[in-house]
Amino acid sequence: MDDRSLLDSIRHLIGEDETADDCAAFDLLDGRILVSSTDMLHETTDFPKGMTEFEKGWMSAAVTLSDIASCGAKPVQLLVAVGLDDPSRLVPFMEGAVSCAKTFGAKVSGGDIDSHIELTVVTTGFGIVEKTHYCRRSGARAGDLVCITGTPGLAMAALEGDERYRKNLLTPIPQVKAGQKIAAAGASSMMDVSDGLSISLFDMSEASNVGFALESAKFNLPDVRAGSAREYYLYGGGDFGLLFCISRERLPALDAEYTVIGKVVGEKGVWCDGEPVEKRGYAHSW
Ligand SMILES: Nc1ncnc2c1ncn2[C@@H]1O[C@H](COP(=O)(O)OP(=O)(O)OP(=O)(O)O)[C@@H](O)[C@H]1O
Ligand SMILES: Cc1ncc(C[n+]2csc(CCOP(=O)(O)O)c2C)c(N)n1
Ligand SMILES: [Mg+2]
Ligand SMILES: [Mg+2]
Ligand SMILES: [Mg+2]
Repeated sequence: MDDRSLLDSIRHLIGEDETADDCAAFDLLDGRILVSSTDMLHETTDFPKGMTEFEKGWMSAAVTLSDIASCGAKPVQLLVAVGLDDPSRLVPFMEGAVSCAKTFGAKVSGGDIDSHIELTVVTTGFGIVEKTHYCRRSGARAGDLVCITGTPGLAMAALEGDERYRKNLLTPIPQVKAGQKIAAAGASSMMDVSDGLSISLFDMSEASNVGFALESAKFNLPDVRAGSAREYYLYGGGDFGLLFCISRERLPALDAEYTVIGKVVGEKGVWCDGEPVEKRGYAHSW
């Protein structure tokens, strides 16, 4: 059992629509949408060994800012709740969280403190987006191009010991500016690839009721250990790039760095060079 199948057991309580996106949405009825997202990270499952407290704080803010960015929204506010095994960890941890929030235009405005057996963090964030620019995982249409920002797989390479990409793993950069530009250019759908490219494509396929035909010749494969590039690219998590679909006509208006990796097709599923892609990625399991 993993977190995705467990989520399936509560979708009827929360709503199919609500649980099919990176953020929840609240219509402010003035032409804007308030988006919100929350993420929980734990010492043992989410923070690789050797991270500084500052890096843990940065990562905790970054994962939530990334979900806000994936809706095309401007992040405004973060709340950071911290369960601590050792109270002396709080100041450097919060310095990292505040630094990340500030870098991307948000303010840490509250949180909570508790004692706990392992460092446990819940970061909740809010962002604002014009209704006309608001992007969701649904909305991709057959014929659209499939694109990504950044180079998927670098965080996983670092997790496997490649020191060159340590920063990609430990201090991820949420694609806040790119998200707003992609949304303003009229992308049909968008999400972040926190859990890996393949599993994110499957999530988007479900939400949009379409499929994806990728072309490996178009992949901007990472420079990693021989034989691992494709594995990391498709299945590695923790990169926080944006996956988006956009019509061919709208793409020239997009002033951002991206790679076109394939196109949207009518049948649900994910294929690469005509072969089915495995549905797997970073997951929590029991
Ligand atoms: N316990 C829960 N109760 C209600 N909704 C939930 C719960 N867990 C997840 N969801 C919702 O399900 C959707 C998918 O969650 P998921 O955590 O996979 O997305 P994410 O935050 O984009 O990914 P990541 O955890 O990698 O940051 C989101 O809309 C989320 O709010
Ligand atoms: C052991 C380990 N493996 C991978 C990563 C990279 N990483 C950081 S957050 C995240 C996904 C979102 O988390 P969640 O799905 O729990 O919200 C991933 C894949 C890491 N930091 N540590
Ligand atoms: Mg997400
Ligand atoms: Mg999240
Ligand atoms: Mg999750």
